[in-house]
Amino acid sequence: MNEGAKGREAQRRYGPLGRALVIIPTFNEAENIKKIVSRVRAAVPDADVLVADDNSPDGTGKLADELAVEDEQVHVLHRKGKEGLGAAYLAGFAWGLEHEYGVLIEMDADGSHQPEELPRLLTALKGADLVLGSRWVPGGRVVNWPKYREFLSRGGSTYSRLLLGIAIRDVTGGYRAFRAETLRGLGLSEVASQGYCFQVDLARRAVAAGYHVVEVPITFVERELGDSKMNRNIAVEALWRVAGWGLSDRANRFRGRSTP
Ligand SMILES: Nc1nc2c(ncn2[C@@H]2O[C@H](COP(=O)(O)OP(=O)(O)O[C@H]3O[C@H](CO)[C@@H](O)[C@H](O)[C@@H]3O)[C@@H](O)[C@H]2O)c(=O)[nH]1
Repeated sequence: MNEGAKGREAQRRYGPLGRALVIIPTFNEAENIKKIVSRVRAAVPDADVLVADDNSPDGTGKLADELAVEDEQVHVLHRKGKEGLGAAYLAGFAWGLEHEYGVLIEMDADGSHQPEELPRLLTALKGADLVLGSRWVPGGRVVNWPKYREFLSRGGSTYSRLLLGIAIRDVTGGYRAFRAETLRGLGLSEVASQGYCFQVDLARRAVAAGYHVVEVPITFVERELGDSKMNRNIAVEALWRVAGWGLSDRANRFRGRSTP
């Protein structure tokens, strides 16, 4: 089949946005990986799944390989070691763009993001360039999250919003749907953020590039199994990187240059 025919066939089968890929980064998620992949496959049967595993010592990568053997719509990207959430997503995006997916989705492995909400995100993407699952817009909520995490997350979003001057309520969230063209326009080769501030970096780049960003309310449920990888280094990286972006974005705007 030539490229044009392939494109038409994909449109017929998957709709105008094309085939979707749900990227799930993992580090030590052995207790969660099988359940989340089967929930995603049930919620959006046409979508493929890519597990981007950082050589988890608990064998998550091996479990993901077992899933990929059973189901040809599940793929695994084995990375050599723990390099942070940002690096895992960048590798996943590169894989997805290379394999010509029309929509790329970010989702945590631990069940915090409800796969059953995916159809809503995909519907919203028909009228947007980037859809952010949002805990902090009306209708969004968190369940069983310790008060200090909610405080940190809300504080991180407010800090980022004020410093960067962007009108997004949940800037740090990690449940997102991108059109492939949007990702291509974000200058991913220049992204250096490793931890969770990677999410802030992509949001600010999308706003600066003039993309239509829409927040859709989601219910974020605290994980029942395994541990969060949030730590002091991730929080400190977010503090200094966001402050630096705030300064450089403002300086660029002052000089009349596009940012970032
Ligand atoms: N491959 C890889 N995956 C990672 C790494 N660090 C974390 N992950 C994976 O990234 C997902 C999120 O990590 P958690 O540690 O569970 O995050 P959280 O504390 O619940 O995170 C919250 O904050 C993040 C930053 O804002 C959000 O991205 C996330 O949606 C959620 O709101 C999980 O699937 C986890 O295995 C890493 O270094 N490498």
